[in-house]
Parts: sequence; structure tokens; C-alpha cells
Amino acid sequence: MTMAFSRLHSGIHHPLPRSWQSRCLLNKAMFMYPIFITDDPDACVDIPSLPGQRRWGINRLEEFIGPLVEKGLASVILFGVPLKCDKDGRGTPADDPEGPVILGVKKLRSLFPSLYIACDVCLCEYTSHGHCGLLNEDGTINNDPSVDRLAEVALNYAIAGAHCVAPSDMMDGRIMAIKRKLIDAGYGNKCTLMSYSAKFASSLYGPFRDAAGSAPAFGDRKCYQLPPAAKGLARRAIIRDTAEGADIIMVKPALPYLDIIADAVELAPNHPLACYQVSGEFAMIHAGAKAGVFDLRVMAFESVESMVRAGASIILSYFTPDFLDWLV
Ligand SMILES: NCc1[nH]cc(CCC(=O)O)c1CC(=O)O
Ligand SMILES: [Zn+2]
Ligand SMILES: [Zn+2]
Repeated sequence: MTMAFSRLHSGIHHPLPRSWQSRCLLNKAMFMYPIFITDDPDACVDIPSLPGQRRWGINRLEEFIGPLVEKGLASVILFGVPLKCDKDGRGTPADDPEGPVILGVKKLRSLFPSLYIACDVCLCEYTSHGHCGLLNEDGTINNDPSVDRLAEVALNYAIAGAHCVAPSDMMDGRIMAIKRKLIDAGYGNKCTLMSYSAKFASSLYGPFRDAAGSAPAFGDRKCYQLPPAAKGLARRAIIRDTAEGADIIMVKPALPYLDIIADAVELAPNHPLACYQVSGEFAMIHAGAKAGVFDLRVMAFESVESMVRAGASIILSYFTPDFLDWLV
């Protein structure tokens, strides 16, 4: 059937009807800001591969986060960057009571009562080998002890006051184990579990590994993160994590994986859906703008609007401070 009289331009010739065409409008509360907290309490150090982002010490969090909260920052996700401590095989510094994450959660809770605070849960920043779990003698992942250790770390973040724990390690069975542990310790109704469910072994994590000092000392993460073309595994991971008790499902990276975001909407229609615009996506947009390929702001909007169109309701992004300025 032809629609000879159907015209598209007539719906977009003016800014107001143009805005009505967007199914999902962006708002500030969608954005969760990833922040790097280090163990030098007075640090404020530029991260060269992540334009405008820094590693912050605990004593500098007020000056860093205060102005953003004033502008409407709703949530942050914390990454610990231990530079001075001794890393070991089981990632002991991850939940050191004097470590950057535990101290950071407590500090942010007391400074900003309205701010929602998530903690990334992983061991790679804290293990001597830089892998996300514990290893066997032969260098392969030892899954079940890894899951126990991750659940212990997650619970300690919840006890410190995290509103949300977000395991990014990709061990098998960690969602069920963390949920069980939170419930048994009385945090079943106090802490959200956001699963990095469909997390791919991507080339786009490079700047983050610089920032967090979490590159693996040998090998890669291909035995636990998903192969980029593996749609089936991503779908199974989403179904599994939903069944294991995740409260929020995440897809990561975001822009090259919009089909997976759309799949997650279909497979987990009753869950909020997050996506992570990762460090390499952010760095690429900056590099492209610098090279004159596009305007930074226009491209930043296009990228996150694509994610929302695909079905994401939460976006983890290093552009969060910019969007707080750009959105009304
Ligand atoms: N578990 C580690 C972790 N947690 C978040 C990111 C990436 C975030 C980013 O690139 O912005 C990574 C990188 C990795 O898996 O090596
Ligand atoms: Zn990791
Ligand atoms: Zn992580």
C-alpha cells in the first residue's frame, strides 16, 4: 500500500513538533556519573586519556561533587584506584575499611544526603594480576571462590552505605550469590543490585584501564567477558541475571551494542535498563570533535539519544557533568 499523502517533513519543520517526535526525552536523572577515587586523600590528578576527568582524593570530593549536585546530579558510581596499597591474589584492598571506595561512600553519604551512590564491584583494580576474579595456579579463573569474594566485597560496600552495588567482573553465578548475601545480612531492602549483564570484551576500555590501573598483567579478559559478536551469550546473560535477582540490567559498551540494548528491553521488560557509555566511547567522541569530524555537544546528544531510543533508561557516562549543563 502506498501512502502518497504521507509527509514526514510536516512533522519536523518547527522545533516544537520536532521535539514531539522523540519517544524518549533525556533528563538529568538518567545520568550516572562514573568517578575515580584514589588513596591519596588530597589527589586531584588529570587522566590524560579521559579529557576533563580526574582521580580524586577523599578530601577533594566536596569541591568536586558539590557543584554537580547543585546542578542536579542524581547518582554516581565509584571506582577505587589504589595506588599506594599492596595488591594481592584475592584483591584484599577492594574492601579495605580505610580504602578509597569504603571511605568514599561514607564521605559522599554524609556530604550529599540526596545523592544516590553506586559502587562498581570488581577485583581487577585490586589484584596483583589485574584479573577480575581469583586465579588457579595455571592462570585460569577460579570461578566459585571469585564469586564468594565478590559477594563479600559487595556486602561490605552495602554496609558502608552504598545504595547500589554493580558487579562488573563477569564471573558465573555472582548475581545470585550477591543477592543472597545482601538479603541474609539484612540489606535485601536497602541496596540495589545492578548487574553488568551483557559486558563485552571490548577495545573501548583502554582509557579506563589507564585511569584505574586495572589492565591485566598477562593475557586478556576474553575467557569471562563476552565476544563482541556473541548475541546469543548476551541474551543468555540477560535472562540469567534477571532470574538470579538483578534489580537493574546493564549493557556495556553502549553505542556499538544498541541491538543488545533493544534485546534487553525484550528479554527483561520489567527491569530498568542501564547502558555504559564507556571510556573509549567518550574518548572517541572527544577525538572526533577535536579532529573536526563533528561538534562535541551535538555528537554527545546523538550518542545518548540513540541509547535511550534503543531502550536504555539509565546511562553511565563521563559526559554527565556536561549534560547537567546542557539539559534544563
Ligand atoms: N571490571 C573492570 C571494569 N569496570 C568498568 C570498566 C570499563 C569502564 C570504561 O571503560 O569506562 C572495566 C574495564 C574492564 O573490564 O577492563
Ligand atoms: Zn574487573
Ligand atoms: Zn569494574
